[in-house]
Amino acid sequence: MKVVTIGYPRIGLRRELKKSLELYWKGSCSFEKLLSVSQSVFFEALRDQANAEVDVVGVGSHTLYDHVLDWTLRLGLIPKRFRSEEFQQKAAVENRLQLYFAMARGVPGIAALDMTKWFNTNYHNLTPEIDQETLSTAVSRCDWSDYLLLITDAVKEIGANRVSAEVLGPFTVAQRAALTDVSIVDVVRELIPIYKKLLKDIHDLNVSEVQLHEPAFVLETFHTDEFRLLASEVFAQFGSIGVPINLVTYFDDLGDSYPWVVNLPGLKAISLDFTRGNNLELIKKHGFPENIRLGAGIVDGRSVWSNLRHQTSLYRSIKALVSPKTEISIQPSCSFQFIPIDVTVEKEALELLNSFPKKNVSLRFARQKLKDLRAFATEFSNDDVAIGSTISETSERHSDEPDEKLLNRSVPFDERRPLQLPELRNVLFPTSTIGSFPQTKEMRRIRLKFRKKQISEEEYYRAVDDYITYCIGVQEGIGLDVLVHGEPERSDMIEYFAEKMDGFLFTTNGWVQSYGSRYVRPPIIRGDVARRNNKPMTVREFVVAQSKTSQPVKGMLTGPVTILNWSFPRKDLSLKSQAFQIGAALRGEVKDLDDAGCRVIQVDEPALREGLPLRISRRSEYLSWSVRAFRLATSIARPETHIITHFCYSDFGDIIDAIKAMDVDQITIENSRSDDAMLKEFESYGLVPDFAPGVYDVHSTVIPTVNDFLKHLHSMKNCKLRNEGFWVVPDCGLKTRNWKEVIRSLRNLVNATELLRNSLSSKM
Ligand code: MET
Ligand SMILES: [Zn+2]
Repeated sequence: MKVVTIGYPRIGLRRELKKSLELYWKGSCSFEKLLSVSQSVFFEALRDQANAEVDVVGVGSHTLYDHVLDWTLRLGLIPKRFRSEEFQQKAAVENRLQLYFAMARGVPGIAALDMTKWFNTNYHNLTPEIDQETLSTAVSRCDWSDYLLLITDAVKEIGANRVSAEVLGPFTVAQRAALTDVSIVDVVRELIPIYKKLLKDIHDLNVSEVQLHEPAFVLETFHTDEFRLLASEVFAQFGSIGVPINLVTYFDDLGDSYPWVVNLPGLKAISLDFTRGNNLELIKKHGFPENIRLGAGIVDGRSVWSNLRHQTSLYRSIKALVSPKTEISIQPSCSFQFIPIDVTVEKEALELLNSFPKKNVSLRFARQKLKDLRAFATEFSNDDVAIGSTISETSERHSDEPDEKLLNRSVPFDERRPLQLPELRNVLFPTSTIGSFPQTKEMRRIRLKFRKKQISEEEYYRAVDDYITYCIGVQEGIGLDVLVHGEPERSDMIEYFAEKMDGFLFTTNGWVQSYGSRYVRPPIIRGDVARRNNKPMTVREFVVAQSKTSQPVKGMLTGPVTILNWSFPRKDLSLKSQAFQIGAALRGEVKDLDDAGCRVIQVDEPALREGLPLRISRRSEYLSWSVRAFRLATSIARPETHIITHFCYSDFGDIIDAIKAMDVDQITIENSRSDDAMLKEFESYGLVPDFAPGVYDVHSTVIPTVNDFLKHLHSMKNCKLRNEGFWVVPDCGLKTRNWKEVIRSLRNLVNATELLRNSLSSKM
């Protein structure tokens, strides 16, 4: 049986690409050097797969920044501002790579393309921008010579019959794009001739097949008759070119469109994800065509865990459902770009893992998963039953649904709000910040030294406490109302908590690409989560901060859903149960903070929205347990304690009911970039709790003036929501800014607020 891959990490085992990219942008690495590093990363990935005896290797998603941007440029979809005179002058673009990086990162005065999350993963792609003019002239600008070179290199290295050319399909390009004056259908139609030329060029290279990646096909938007007709037309035309086409879908099942997608004309294979959604059920219900290959995505490309028994039984079920004549290939569920490359370098994690009772699951990164694929294919070819038959059942421990009683504050909002923060009762538009203050080099150095045991605990705490004291002093000096301790002890809002809880593993080199040259190293949940020895995680720092001031200081926690979504979850326990376990751990922390006299506790949930299932029909379940996990964490607070949640985005349309159901006392959101449109929106939602729409874009180096702030403040004043419920805060934490920027901006923020307060009181 054949093993086929559909994408591999493209950052290099030692983060080579990040390092050279950043040097190149700084001007300290030549164009040639960058390309040579990129080449070696490409070949390393290719060899990893070839050496693991992958029969047909997916080639083509290797990228210098983002594969969606690669295709945007190759298809000639260059937005007007990157073709303007002004751009030419400013950027002095001499080659395509410069244009490419300009689209990715912008140049002074010309904004980069927007970034969006790649479906429901933690990877971010650049958003193509398509309008009529860009679309109709794309054909004159398309150029995929770089791509053909990649494929040619791969052909030389492993032979044409082992190369499957990965191409991002037109439906997904259109779905990812920001469209003006054109529809998805217009875009696909206009791109047909361009894709046909591309397929023809690939055909000339004699590769084994083309993988048309169309993850968009799992979205409900495409499950319509209109798209059925369009797709039939498109694939009939593509099929006629002659290169075998493998239609690759992932991240969910095909839903209502399954019966027509698997019967599209012109296909040689269809790849389905069997680790998310329920394609198995769809095969059971509708069958699978005999004459095309089924690419069975049974090895989860987004998980660092492998469960042999589960994968085996999955394969057996598939095999039992399709005709004996149907060819099956063993595949990952999606690209391996979402997992790190090699677990064998993670000595510490593996040691820790081995010290726990063995389960049926093991830690596997991309290289290990390649081996799994091969092992499966070999075993399954010989005999359908061998693998897994000796492996025992997993001992799943399901965390119980929390008792409903644990999910409710003791007193409803209307009754508890008047009990909170009595010192601010007469303060209109109180001011505060979101948590972190500048992460100085010095503080980073101290954390690192402490980690390496080069300084004592006392020395470390002294440095942290000095920093906290400084932060409090600055905030008092500026005149903010509710203060924060500044988070100097945290290098990362997830890792900090994960390290203080049982149940997590950490890697030293487990990087995955978040976007461009930004990589993250998510913790791995390996067992039941609880606070280690039930010890407080944040109380010490709160107490220090509160001891320096008579003003209220916020307790600062990362929420359960965010900790879960920014980690690699377990596979042997539902996400819901893992969220409840983390929620229960945080509940202990909220209680301890509350007992330590903390009157304002902020529980950040910036990742709540991104965990939203792709399919609308699955969202309410996710939101329901997310809200319950959050309430489990927070509802233990006394009525006098002001509970805040923070989201650094401003897109609440489809989750507003869940947000309301979190039953918090205050919501802080990102707003400064959205022209106060949010206020209107929240007005229409009839928001009940206090509301803090961020007025300072913390990602910008621009220091807003008093007048800039006043504009936001006036919109708030004129908003129909309770005026006494408004707070004035930045969009997010200030850790990426420097002290000079922070002090100036916050001073202007406070001065503007005071001007508004004065104008209000003089009218009274
Ligand atoms: C991405 S949300 C970050 C919130 C956190 N409290 C901070 O201020 O950095
Ligand atoms: Zn934030």
